[in-house]
Amino acid sequence: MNKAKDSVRYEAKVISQPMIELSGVCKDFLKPSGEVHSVLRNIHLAVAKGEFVSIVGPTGCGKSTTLSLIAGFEPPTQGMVRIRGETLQGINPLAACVFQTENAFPWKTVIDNVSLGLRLRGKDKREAYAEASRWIEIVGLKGFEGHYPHQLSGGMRKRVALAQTLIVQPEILLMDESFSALDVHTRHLMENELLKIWEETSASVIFITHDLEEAIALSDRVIVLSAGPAATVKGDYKIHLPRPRNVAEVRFDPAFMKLHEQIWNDLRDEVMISYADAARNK
Ligand SMILES: Nc1ncnc2c1ncn2[C@@H]1O[C@H](COP(=O)(O)OP(=O)(O)OP(=O)(O)O)[C@@H](O)[C@H]1O
Repeated sequence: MNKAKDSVRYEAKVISQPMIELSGVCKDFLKPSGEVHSVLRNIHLAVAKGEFVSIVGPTGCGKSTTLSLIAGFEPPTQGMVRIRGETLQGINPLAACVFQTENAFPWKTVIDNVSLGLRLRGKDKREAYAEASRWIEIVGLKGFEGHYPHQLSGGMRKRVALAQTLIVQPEILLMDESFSALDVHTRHLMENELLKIWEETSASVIFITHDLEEAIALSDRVIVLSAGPAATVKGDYKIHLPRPRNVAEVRFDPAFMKLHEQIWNDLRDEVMISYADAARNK
């Protein structure tokens, strides 16, 4: 383990103001009937610079809505989203998102897709291509620069999406079920790749997943949201597993299993509530 790096991260987390802060956040949507649908209630969450936080919770509880609020796609109905201490208004300029769906444009080659973010920021083609080549190599796609997305496997397209997002060096990385469509081996490869890249940056990551094991293996903290409507933070667990981690191997660590049992106890109750609600509303 790189002790020096870990202690720098730790200091940064303790001393600095939160990178992301949700205070008293509520989010309502209007149903087509005109009724108010309360999705999130009184969410308090602070994420430090460089921290990796996963959010788990029953289906439909408001995980993606939380991510949308941090991305600035939606304003909160009540409460405040602050980014580095500033109230967020409109799109969050420090954030980049990787969704479950494909990010790449099908008519563009890998290098054109990966360099696009820099081109849109005004970098000339030569410079953008040079930087894109570096990121393509980092995500293990050297040699595929001229391929189109349809010529790649699902895992390779995910790598393109990561390179596309990371090339703009976002300070906040928002990931919504980013690896859930991948087979388990490719998924572990991508998760390890993500951790390796993240450890080289100081990005704060919010990772949404249905998979508690994935959440524990990757994160510094796992947040459990309660069943909706009006979901709130039910649990906030620190994951003190050593880094660097191998996501496939860390699952056999007894500390991992203990954490899994503890968090699952919390999460299971919410999943049961959500099943019961779904059955009642059938
Ligand atoms: N733009 C919107 N307008 C109306 N209702 C919405 C909107 N976005 C989300 N919702 C509702 O908010 C609730 C929470 O949705 P959200 O997608 O945030 O949950 P989730 O926890 O990410 O779900 P899943 O685990 O199934 O991906 C759902 O009932 C959904 O229908």
